[in-house]
Amino acid sequence: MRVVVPFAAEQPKTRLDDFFTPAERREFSRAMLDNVLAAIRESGHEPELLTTAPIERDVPTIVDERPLTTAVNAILETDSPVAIVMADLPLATPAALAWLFDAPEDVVLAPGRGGGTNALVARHPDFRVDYHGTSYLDHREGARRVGASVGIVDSFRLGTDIDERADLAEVLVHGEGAARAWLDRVGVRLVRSDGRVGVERTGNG
Ligand SMILES: Nc1nc2c(ncn2[C@@H]2O[C@H](COP(=O)(O)OP(=O)(O)OP(=O)(O)O)[C@@H](O)[C@H]2O)c(=O)[nH]1
Ligand SMILES: C[C@H](OP(=O)(O)O)C(=O)O
Repeated sequence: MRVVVPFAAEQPKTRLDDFFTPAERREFSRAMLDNVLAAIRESGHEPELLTTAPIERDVPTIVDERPLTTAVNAILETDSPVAIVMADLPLATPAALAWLFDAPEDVVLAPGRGGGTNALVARHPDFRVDYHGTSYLDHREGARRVGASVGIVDSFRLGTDIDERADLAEVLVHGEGAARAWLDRVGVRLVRSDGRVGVERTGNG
């Protein structure tokens, strides 16, 4: 099965712009991408990159400047099964991905917090994506509309996409590998308070 990883190469992670500089956002998004590529490889699949601009990674790469939905739908124009796994899932493990890849339904969705779709498998030739907003609900409905059976992968590790400052705490609590190491290197630390754990930057970053 093809496993395709969409990647915004140039202006990634704009919702983290109050915490990281543009150069840092590029570095951090690449570190998360490296976590995801490693987890896919360890799950026994060879990832492919679907990127808005060329980047130096040792994987088969498609460069497509079109918006996310258009670029992914071009990939889905096939009778063969395709998985789409987002690049901002640094907690993804081979086991969580195997759960997604091995589910038997025509369309398998791994929802993200906030209504998004963090990963999916499409085995039905007519299924198409429509990202942003509550794409999880839209994809569930879209799958049913084309007569596809739908499976849901209810996974904390695949459900945790890193979009906002508060999400960084999840990487520090649960993460290993490139993204965790990058946060440590720039001095991002957990702050414990009476409420939810948060993050702050120390001076050594
Ligand atoms: N190929 C491609 N990938 C994209 C595009 N936009 C986002 N992505 C990727 O899709 C996944 C989900 O991205 P989002 O969280 O919606 O967007 P983001 O650019 O990472 O972050 P924000 O700027 O904060 O929205 C990540 O893997 C992104 O790298 C795009 O236009 N083309
Ligand atoms: C791509 C988009 O990501 P989000 O904006 O939810 O992070 C979605 O999952 O529809």
